[in-house]
Amino acid sequence: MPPPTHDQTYNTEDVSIAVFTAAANYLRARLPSELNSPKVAIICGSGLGQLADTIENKVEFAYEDIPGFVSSTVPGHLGKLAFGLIGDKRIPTVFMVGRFHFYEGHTLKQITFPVRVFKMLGVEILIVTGATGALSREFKVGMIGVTTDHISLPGLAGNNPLFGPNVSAFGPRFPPMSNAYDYDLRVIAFKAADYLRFPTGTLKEAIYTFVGGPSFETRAEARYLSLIGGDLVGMSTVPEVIVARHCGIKVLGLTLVSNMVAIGKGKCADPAEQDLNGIEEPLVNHEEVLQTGKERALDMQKLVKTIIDLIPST
Ligand SMILES: O=P(O)(O)O[C@@H]1C[C@H](O)[C@@H](CO)O1
Ligand SMILES: Nc1nc2[nH]cnc2c(=O)[nH]1
Repeated sequence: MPPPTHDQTYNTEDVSIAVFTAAANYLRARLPSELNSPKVAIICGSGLGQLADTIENKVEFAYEDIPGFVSSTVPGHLGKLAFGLIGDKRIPTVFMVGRFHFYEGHTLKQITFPVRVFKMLGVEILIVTGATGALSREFKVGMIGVTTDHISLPGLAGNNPLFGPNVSAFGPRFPPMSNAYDYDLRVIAFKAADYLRFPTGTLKEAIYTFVGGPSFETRAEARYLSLIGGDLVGMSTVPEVIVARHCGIKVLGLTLVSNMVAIGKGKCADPAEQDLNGIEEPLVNHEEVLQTGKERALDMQKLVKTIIDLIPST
C-alpha cells in the first residue's frame, strides 16, 4: 500500500505503519539535512515550553499542519514541534512544545503518536518533562524529580497506549517496563546538576504516579497514591514512555515539582474528631503549576542542555 500523502484524512487509531511514515516524510521533506535525523526528542511539560528557546537553527511546525497530529488545548502548551541544534555539540534535537493529554479527550494512541514519528526520524533518546504534585514530603516545590519508575493507574485499569493490534515494526507484543527509565541517563542528570552547581538535593529520584486528570486528587486519593508507593503525581509522560520503550528509545524523565499535594485528613465536622484537625492545606490550581514552571524555567533549560552535552554517544 503506498503511504498516504499529508493532505489525506488520517485515522490515528489506524495502527498501519503508513500513517507514521506519512508524518515522518512530511517533516523530513521540510527540514534541512542537519536537522532531519534528530537524535534526541524532548517533550515539554506544563509551563516548560521555554526549554526550546536555547536551540539554534530552529525550524518549527504547527501541530495542525503535521499529518496525524492532534491539537494541544491546554494553557502553557503552545502546540508546535521545534527542530534545532542544542548544546556545545550541536546535537540535532526535536522539541514538542506542548504535549497532548488523555484528559483533553484524545485517545492514548493520539497522544503518543509523535513518539513513533520521532522513532522513524531516528530519535534514540527521549527526555520527557512535566509538572507534578508532591505526595512525598521529601519533595518541595521547585525540586526536580528524576523518574526511576512509574505507577500507571489508568494502565492498570486497562488504558495502555499499546492496547489493540501490536505494530511489530515498532516492538514486541509484551514489552518489559521494569527498565523503563535509563540508569545511565539518570546518572548523567545528577552529574549535570553537580556541574551546574545546583544546591544539593535539587534533584531527587522519584516514582511518578500517572493519573487521568483533569481534576486534581482528593485527599483520600492522594493518601492512597502515597501508600502504594508514589512520590509524585502527574497527568502525563507515562503513555509517552511506554510507547518509547516499546520501540527501543531510551528514556529520561524529569519532572518539576510545582505544588504540594494535600494529603491531610482535612477539617472534621464531628466534634469527637476535632482533636484530629490538621493544618489547612491550600487548594492546587493550574496557575500555580504554570508559575512554578516560569520560575524554574532557566534551571530546567540549563539542566536539559547540560545533560545532552554530557551524553557520550550524542
Ligand atoms: O504536561 P504536564 O504533565 O506538565 O501537565 C501537568 C498535568 C496537567 O496537565 C497540568 C495540571 O496543572 O500540569
Ligand atoms: N495529578 C496531578 N497532576 C499535577 N500536575 C501538577 N501538579 C499536579 C498535581 O497536584 N496532581
